[in-house]
Amino acid sequence: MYSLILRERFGSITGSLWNLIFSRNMGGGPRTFPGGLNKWQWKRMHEKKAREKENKLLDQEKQLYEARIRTEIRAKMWGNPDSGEKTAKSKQSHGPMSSKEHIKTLADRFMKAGAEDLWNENDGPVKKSDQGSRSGSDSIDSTSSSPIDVRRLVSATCDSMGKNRAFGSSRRGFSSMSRFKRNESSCDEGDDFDAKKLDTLSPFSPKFAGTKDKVKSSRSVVGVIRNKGLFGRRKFRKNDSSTEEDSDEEGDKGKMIGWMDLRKTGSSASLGNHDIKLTKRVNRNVTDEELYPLLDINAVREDLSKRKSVDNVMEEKQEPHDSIYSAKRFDESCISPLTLKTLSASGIVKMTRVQDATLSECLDGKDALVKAKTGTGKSMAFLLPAIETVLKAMNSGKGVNKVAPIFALILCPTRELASQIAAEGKALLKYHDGIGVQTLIGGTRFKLDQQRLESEPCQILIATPGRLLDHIENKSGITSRLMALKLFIVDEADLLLDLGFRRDVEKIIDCLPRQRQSLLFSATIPKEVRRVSQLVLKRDHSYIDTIGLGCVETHDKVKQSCIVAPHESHFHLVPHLLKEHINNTPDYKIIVFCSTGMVTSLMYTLLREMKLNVREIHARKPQLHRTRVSDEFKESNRLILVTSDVSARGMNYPDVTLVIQVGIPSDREQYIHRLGRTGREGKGGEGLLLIAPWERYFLDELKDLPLEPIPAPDLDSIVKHQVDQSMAKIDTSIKEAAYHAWLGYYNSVRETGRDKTTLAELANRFCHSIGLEKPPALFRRTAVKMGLKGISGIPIRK
Ligand SMILES: Nc1ncnc2c1ncn2[C@@H]1O[C@H](COP(=O)(O)OP(=O)(O)OP(=O)(O)O)[C@@H](O)[C@H]1O
Repeated sequence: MYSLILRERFGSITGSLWNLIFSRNMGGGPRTFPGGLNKWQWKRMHEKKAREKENKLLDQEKQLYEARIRTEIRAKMWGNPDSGEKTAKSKQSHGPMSSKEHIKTLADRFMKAGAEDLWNENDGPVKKSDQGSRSGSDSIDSTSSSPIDVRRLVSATCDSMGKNRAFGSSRRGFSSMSRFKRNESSCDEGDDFDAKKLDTLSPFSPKFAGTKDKVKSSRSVVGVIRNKGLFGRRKFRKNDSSTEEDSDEEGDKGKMIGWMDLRKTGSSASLGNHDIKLTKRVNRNVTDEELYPLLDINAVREDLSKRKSVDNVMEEKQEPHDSIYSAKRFDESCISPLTLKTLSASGIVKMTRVQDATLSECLDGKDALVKAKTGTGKSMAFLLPAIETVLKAMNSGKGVNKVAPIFALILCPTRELASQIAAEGKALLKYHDGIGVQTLIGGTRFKLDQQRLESEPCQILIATPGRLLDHIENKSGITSRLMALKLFIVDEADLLLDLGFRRDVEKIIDCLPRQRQSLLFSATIPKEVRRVSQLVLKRDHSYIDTIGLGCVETHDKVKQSCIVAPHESHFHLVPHLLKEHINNTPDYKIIVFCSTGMVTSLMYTLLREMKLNVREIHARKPQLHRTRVSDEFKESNRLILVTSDVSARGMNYPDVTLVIQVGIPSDREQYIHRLGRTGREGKGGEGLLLIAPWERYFLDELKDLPLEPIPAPDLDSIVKHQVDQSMAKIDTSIKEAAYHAWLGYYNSVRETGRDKTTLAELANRFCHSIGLEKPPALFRRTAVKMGLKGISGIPIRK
């Protein structure tokens, strides 16, 4: 009661503070703890911390124990190092070593292929700034002709290790100064370079500066060897004959006996600020001879460059020039481990060329216009940066106060493509909890869209322009969610920036924040689109063309042919060509593109009447049907899909064996995209363009493509008869609709539309070819709009 009254009076006291004060007074202990944690979360947090501390202590204990064991082993091998005693054997075989020898050994070791893993960040052949210091060792090498007795080196080092074994247990606590001193002393037994002299040098004295490189080198030698000693498992023994051969050639090299065994222990060392890499040890599976032949540095370098060129050749062998894949793997990029997990679980390891070319640029937040061939993985190339953008935005915590922000927006031209990209996005997000992808596409109920957007997570939105604009204009709340947008992607950019879509896209852009990254992707980017791309992209955007200037935009593995045949024969030729392909390809999967939806419908009905296994997709079909057929066609083969241009772009139907285009496409770009439904992911395929003689002019637009003209096949009389019979069965209304659509399409094509009389003639021939006795009449308004009023052969409805 008391607490209730006070609560009313001091409403400004925050809930957690209130609970803290009053629950304590009431004897239950605080209900909330710093950070808004409850009692159990607080307890679990402390338990976790305690466990971590315990593990850390155990780790330290383990390291101490290992160090002790190693010291004991060394003591057994080399006598009592503390007293400076060595076994008689070691004294015989391991004499002192000169500084030059030290450096040569070191240089030899470090110049070997694969030795990069031994270099510290501050040294190694990769960094230009360090060239100087290494050239120092080179010059020493060139003057030094005396062979190196590595056993002596080992002996000296192991001896000094013994002296310094006390350091083993407390290495981590040492400053660089103490490390320096430790290494000096580790060199002090029988070394010409005379580490004793170094004892008197301070790293800050002028004398030291001159000897710094040598000291570094000396230190590194010590580091390598000591680690070998420390982590060694086998005792020294006589080496194999191949090493002895080396020793014949180089005199003292024969004394390397025993050294080879050390390699197994996996050491690490550096020429940099640290004498020993304490954290990283590398076990490499190479042979003894390969590892320590003590060649001179130039020889080693030559060998290295030879190996590199061999590697390159191998790589090129793996990825031929026409391969869509690059040699780069996803785990070499900085995409999130959870995404990597999904990719590797799906067997996706290597990037495609477009992914390799764009990923780092896109992840850097730069705007880009990207052109890459069809079926080469552009969707993944933009989905991966979209996911990274979302992760970054969510981690930065920006926009958390806003209403469920949308961080990435992807625009694409068709509903099927939007659904396909969403499915791929969802698959990539399999292990990312709390990140959602949603679509806004036509053909679904507006209210349902709205409910879904509000109830389910949606950081990545994939939309077709029309439906997104509906939501923006009807104030469904999407505009405020888009204010947090970080990344805007336009797939099939050339189509969306073309006149048909551009106004919608412009309106959408007006609702997006200016501070954003934008990416445009397509397989075709004509010059005009490059110009208008400024509508979306920043001035300093990159243009990434993975096809290359003057290179063919279609795939070499896709055979392209063209048949020019009288227009009236097309409905006979298509079934004939299909049957021919089906006979030759048992696992066929064919797409037939027609110029309009209603012509598509007529072609589908005809093929169905002929008992072919066929489906249809076009804009006049309900969305549910479109989705179902699209999914079915994705998953099956031995199926024919008759479709309009709704399937021309982006649709990824795997293993399509043949694409037939009946009549000219709207432009060259559309021809490439339609053809691109086959030969995906670097596979083979076939494309056939079937045109009428008066459509030949279009071939000029394709003259740079490997399109082979082939003669029209002789029509099979049985097929001809079947077609005639089937056509006769088709409802007149379907044929009339096809005629009107055909007329509308060719009227809109500049080349055929400007001569209306010829167009009317051609339309009449088409009309007869589909079994209509006379052309159906047009509405007056339609005829006026199309400029066909008063043209002979175009009947108008009274
Ligand atoms: N790195 C990869 N390794 C293996 N397969 C990949 C890789 N990247 C993408 N794919 C697969 O390649 C296929 C084609 O990809 P996608 O549909 O993105 O091509 P696209 O370039 O967008 O084609 P279009 O130009 O027709 O839109 C998909 O099945 C996709 O899963």
